[in-house]
Amino acid sequence: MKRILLSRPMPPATIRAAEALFEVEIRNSIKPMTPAEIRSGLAVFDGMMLTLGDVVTAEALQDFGRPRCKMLANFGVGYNHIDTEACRAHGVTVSNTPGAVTDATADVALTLILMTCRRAGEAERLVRSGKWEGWHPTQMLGTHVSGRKLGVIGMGRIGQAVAQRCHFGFGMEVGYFNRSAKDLALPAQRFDSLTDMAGWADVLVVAVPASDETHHLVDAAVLGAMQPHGVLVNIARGDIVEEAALIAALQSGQIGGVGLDVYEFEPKVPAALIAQENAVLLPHLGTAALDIREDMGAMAVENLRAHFAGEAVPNQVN
Ligand SMILES: NC(=O)C1=CN([C@@H]2O[C@H](COP(=O)(O)OP(=O)(O)OC[C@H]3O[C@@H](n4cnc5c(N)ncnc54)[C@H](O)[C@@H]3O)[C@@H](O)[C@H]2O)C=CC1
Ligand SMILES: O=C(O)C(=O)CO
Repeated sequence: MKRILLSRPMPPATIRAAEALFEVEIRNSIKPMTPAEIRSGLAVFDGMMLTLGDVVTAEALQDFGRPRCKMLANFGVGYNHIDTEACRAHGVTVSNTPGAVTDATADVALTLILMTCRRAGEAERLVRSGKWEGWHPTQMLGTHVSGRKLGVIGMGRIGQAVAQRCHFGFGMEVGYFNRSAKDLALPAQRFDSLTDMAGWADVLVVAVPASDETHHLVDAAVLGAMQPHGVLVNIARGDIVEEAALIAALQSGQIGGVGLDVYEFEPKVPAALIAQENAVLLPHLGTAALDIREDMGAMAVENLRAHFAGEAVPNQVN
């Protein structure tokens, strides 16, 4: 039987599915694996189910020609924590869990759009503080969402699911910035320039994968192009947005607000961001629903099974 590590406690259904096929060890920690744990895992397991934060670098692999570990099944769609090229060079297959995460993450993007535009976080804090003085015509006026303009950065699975919700549900006009043109199920304007789209949109949603190319893609220039009521939402990865520039843009009133599910130095959230009333801050909740996590686990186990059965791995990424 192949020996598999699950890098975190997983939903019971995922554990059962893995245990039906493999000799399974479950790492009893909710923290990411350390570099030393990754190195020893590569040496002693045949495969590992990793997740975000479990960083696999070329350096971790350099001591091995071919490590014992031949398969890294990522629990999640984003695999920017794994050097997939280095894995390929060392004979390690990497897979992810696309699709299972799409709707849940798009739902959280909508939560952030609505909460940020309509100041729901700030309003909830007001009620809980006991200082609410009652309705009046100019109380806590936000940005009306219906009929506004949505700019999507990264029009892939999640970007399209966000666009569909916004267009068909809220009558929003859609623009997108993507490295290639997309054949879409809704009318949408493609922008070649991200700053042009930032100036056009009322709501800008980041849904592009993290990579060397997208690191700090949303920088001071993009934030500077946004309208003063413009809202930025990031459900992708924290380092796509230059957090220091974002804080400066919020502090100076350059943008209207921000809704974040992810952070540049996650799980660290800067005090300056927490101090901003117009920042809605969620703890990477995108896929946090049991059935979604079970679907992700089922995909990850199936990727492992296929690999060790000598079949094509359904969601191989390298
Ligand atoms: N907050 C959360 O819990 C979650 C976050 N995510 C993040 O969302 C990301 C997107 O997921 P999917 O939509 O499934 O990915 P996807 O691969 O379907 O879509 C990504 C899109 O970005 C485009 N793109 C890639 N690099 C680009 C670049 N340099 N410039 C412009 N466009 C570029 C691609 O052409 C594609 O259309 C994941 O990589 C992950 O980091 C995913 C799931 C949950
Ligand atoms: O799937 C991902 O990439 C996540 O961020 C968590 O589900």
